[in-house]
Amino acid sequence: MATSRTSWADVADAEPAPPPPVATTAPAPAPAASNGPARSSYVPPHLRNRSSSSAAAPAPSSAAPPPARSAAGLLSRPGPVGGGFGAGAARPRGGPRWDHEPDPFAGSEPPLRPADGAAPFEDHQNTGINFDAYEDIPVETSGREVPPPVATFAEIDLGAALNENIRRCRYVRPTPVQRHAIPISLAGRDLMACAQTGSGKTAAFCFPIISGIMRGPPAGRPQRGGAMGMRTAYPSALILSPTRELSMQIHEEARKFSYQTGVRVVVAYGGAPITQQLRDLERGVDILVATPGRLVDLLERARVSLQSIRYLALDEADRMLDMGFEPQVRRIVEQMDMPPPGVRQTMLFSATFPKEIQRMASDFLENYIFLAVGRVGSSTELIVQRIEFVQEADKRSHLMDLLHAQRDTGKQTLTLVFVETKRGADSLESWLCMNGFPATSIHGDRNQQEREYALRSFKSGQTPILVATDVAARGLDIPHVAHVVNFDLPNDIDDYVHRIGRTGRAGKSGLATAFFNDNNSSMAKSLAELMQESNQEVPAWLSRYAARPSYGGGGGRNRRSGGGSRFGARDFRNDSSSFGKGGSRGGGDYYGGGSSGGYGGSSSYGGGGYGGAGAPSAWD
Ligand SMILES: Nc1ncnc2c1ncn2[C@@H]1O[C@H](COP(=O)(O)OP(=O)(O)OP(=O)(O)O)[C@@H](O)[C@H]1O
Repeated sequence: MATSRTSWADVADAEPAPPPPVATTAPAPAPAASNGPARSSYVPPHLRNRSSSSAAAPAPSSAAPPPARSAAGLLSRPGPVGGGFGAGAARPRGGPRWDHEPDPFAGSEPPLRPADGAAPFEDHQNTGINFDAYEDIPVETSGREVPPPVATFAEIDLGAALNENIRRCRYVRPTPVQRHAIPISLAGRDLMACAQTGSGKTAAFCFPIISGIMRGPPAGRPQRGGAMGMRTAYPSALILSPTRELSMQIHEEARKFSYQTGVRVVVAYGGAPITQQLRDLERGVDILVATPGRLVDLLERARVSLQSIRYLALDEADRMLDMGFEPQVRRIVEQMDMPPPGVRQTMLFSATFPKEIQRMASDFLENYIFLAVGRVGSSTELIVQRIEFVQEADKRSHLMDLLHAQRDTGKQTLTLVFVETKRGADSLESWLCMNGFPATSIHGDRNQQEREYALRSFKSGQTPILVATDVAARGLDIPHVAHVVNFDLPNDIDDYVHRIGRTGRAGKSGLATAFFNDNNSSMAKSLAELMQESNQEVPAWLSRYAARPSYGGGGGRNRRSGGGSRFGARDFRNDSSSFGKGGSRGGGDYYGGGSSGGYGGSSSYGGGGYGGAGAPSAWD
């Protein structure tokens, strides 16, 4: 094992642990007026960290000084920023609101509870990946006047409070996508960014948003409140994500990053009672993290207005613009009261960006920069991929063999098993439990409480096997997932990329095993190409499958893999021929190609018309 090699996460781990955050040592007292929703308590970010008579508030320790907001000229700002309510609602009050802010760093990582008899968990994933190898990662940017990347966080002026939180997160230096994306976003440019799973995209869009809200000019403040006297929240930033669990995760991350900055983050997602979310919104919101369905509900009830939005981020942007979500997302972005492209700043992030989705996404952007870190849609080399030929009838016993082998190592690790259907998930979960392997499951037929419980139980190691449908394929950052098993392969290579990306995150290594048989033959070519791209050993039998002309992919739900050199894909604006081949939308010289910029206005795409079956019904 090459112990001298490090990853960005390893570097972070090597740093001395930061002193405990303030609220851990000095728990904040409950706010004096805490009975009932604190309607009058919304304080805009620029006023929240004013020093005031801090008698009631514990003084921040020297390890966590109050943010130097005045240095950024924030105290001189004339009015409220972004979030809050319409006229007639609470007037801003001075005072250090963050004194009452629960510490998002406290106890956020549940301790892993090894199953009875198992050896304590070992972070075997952390095998030392060469951080310097990332220096060589291919990076492509296109667009006009691309701001240069940075090498360190110190080079970027994110503000003292945010820098302190970066330190608390133990991020020592920016990951490659952060190095490029943060300066681009701080320069106010729209961005379409594609970078590998687990490479730190969340921070890449959160940091500029938080920093911008902290120091930006006040957003226009609406003059009227919501309908029928209801209070309407006016967030400055909207982060949309496709699943409830991912929205919750982004919310948790964003709360850490914005701790004691005065920037307030609220989450809204389906399946959970709306009343609590309404109460949270009533307290004021600068950054709203939401799933599309619940957001539409809130917009229809006039409890949220998008007219003050200055930043729009779509995480898993290709999924958000895929057939399942596109109509809802278009409604939110184009048909409500959100400022248009050019007025708001828009950031789209994913690990995969099929060209037809890039084309649709360009409707949401103005003069944007395209950033690809690694090859578009490729998988990280940190994940060892194995493809095994297993007949349907043998899958369970084969899985059992893998799990026994894993158990024999005596190491406690987490295994994520992807299956095709919700019923399949339930049935495999029961079978595993009956055979002595504590397992739980997550899928769209489980209620939200069950889903959250399953995730907690998995993360804690109580049930170290999670059987999941694609609802868990994207974005979830679960520490210690050492093995992803594609018990049923997906029909779309991009879904495979996201699924296996639940392991091998933040510079750590991971293992992904897939069971392949004749039913998956349409995936053969794209799988072989992907493995080659990621420097994996491609089994000879898979290459033979891939070589058969009829197994070249491109049909049905595997549409994304059609059309030639997908893994070398780039900014679609630079590829005039990309829509003449593959994909069922075919034809059409929509974009004239050539250099970046200059693409023509709105798409004529009507939505929902391609790709056939497979709408992500289990999604939120
Ligand atoms: N600069 C950094 N240094 C160390 N760790 C980091 C840094 N930035 C992010 N991380 C960690 O890397 C992990 C992966 O980050 P994140 O979840 O944002 O990845 P992602 O690119 O969004 O992945 P996915 O494509 O699966 O959604 C997280 O645990 C995060 O805390």
